[in-house]
Amino acid sequence: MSGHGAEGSGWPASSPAMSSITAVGESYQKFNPRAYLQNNYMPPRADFTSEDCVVPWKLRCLAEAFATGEIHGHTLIDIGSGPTIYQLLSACDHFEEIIATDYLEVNREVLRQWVQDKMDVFDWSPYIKHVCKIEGRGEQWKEKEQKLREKLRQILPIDVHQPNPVGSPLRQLADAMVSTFCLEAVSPDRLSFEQALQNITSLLKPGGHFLLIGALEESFYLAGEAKLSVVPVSEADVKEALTKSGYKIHDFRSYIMPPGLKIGVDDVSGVFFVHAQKQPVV
Ligand SMILES: Nc1ncnc2c1ncn2[C@@H]1O[C@@H](CSCCNC[C@@H]2Cc3ccc([N+](=O)[O-])cc3CN2)[C@@H](O)[C@H]1O
Repeated sequence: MSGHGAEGSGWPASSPAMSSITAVGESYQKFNPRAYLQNNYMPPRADFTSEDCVVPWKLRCLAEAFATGEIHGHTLIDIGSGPTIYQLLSACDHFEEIIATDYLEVNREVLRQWVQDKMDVFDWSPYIKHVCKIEGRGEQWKEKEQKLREKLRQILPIDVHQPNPVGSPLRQLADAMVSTFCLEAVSPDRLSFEQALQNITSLLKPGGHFLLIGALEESFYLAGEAKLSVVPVSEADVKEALTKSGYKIHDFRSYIMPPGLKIGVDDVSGVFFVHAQKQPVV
């Protein structure tokens, strides 16, 4: 399931909104996971010698959110996982099952290869070692790696522009949800960003916690031959969208991209991190 079929999307088949969502889907056909990983998850953006670097900042936000002990349960779902697993490293101690999702089969296959410990996969060990260090529990990195591989039990197709993003309602709503750099990168405009957030919120149980990381004021990014459009969002835009989708915001942090990390692979101004909670409908 990866089409942007008009069926069920809530948009009229021939509407401008539907045609621009379809165009986004077509633009992703050239997405190159290896190039994307090289651009964003290798030095200089992945420099573990400095807490001021963007990747350690993201890992610390996630580790501190889970260290509160507030975020736990049976199932966590990751929306638009892409070819990355770093966003799940601090989560894996707090859930029985983790579901990863992505729109592209190439990304789902990259994740499967990692879970199966195949050869020639991206080396996440610097990330796992760093997370074990900042969590400060003396966990061996190979243990955390194995634990995540055991818990990452489903890798599903997803389309956040569909009311049922994973095709059919989950057997049980997720206890928590994570999403990193997805919604703004797959939405042609603010309205579809807000609608996509509304759609994925249907996968989260009332009272469930949501950790959202994304790009601030980004308009494009590169992934090999693909140049993908991004809807520029501000802190206020993100807060407004979350409030409209019925979330209470517990924590909102922003990272300003330093000049040395503006390396031409995108025009991102900064990164936001949000810890929000879906409010029960009264
Ligand atoms: N309709 C859809 N539904 C769900 N997922 C979909 C859909 N279409 C595409 N996808 C899926 O969503 C995509 C997720 S990757 C999106 C990349 N976002 C931009 C990029 C990320 C990034 C990373 C790190 C840093 N940094 O400073 O550290 C900065 C930046 C800023 N640039 C991709 O996996 C695609 O396959």
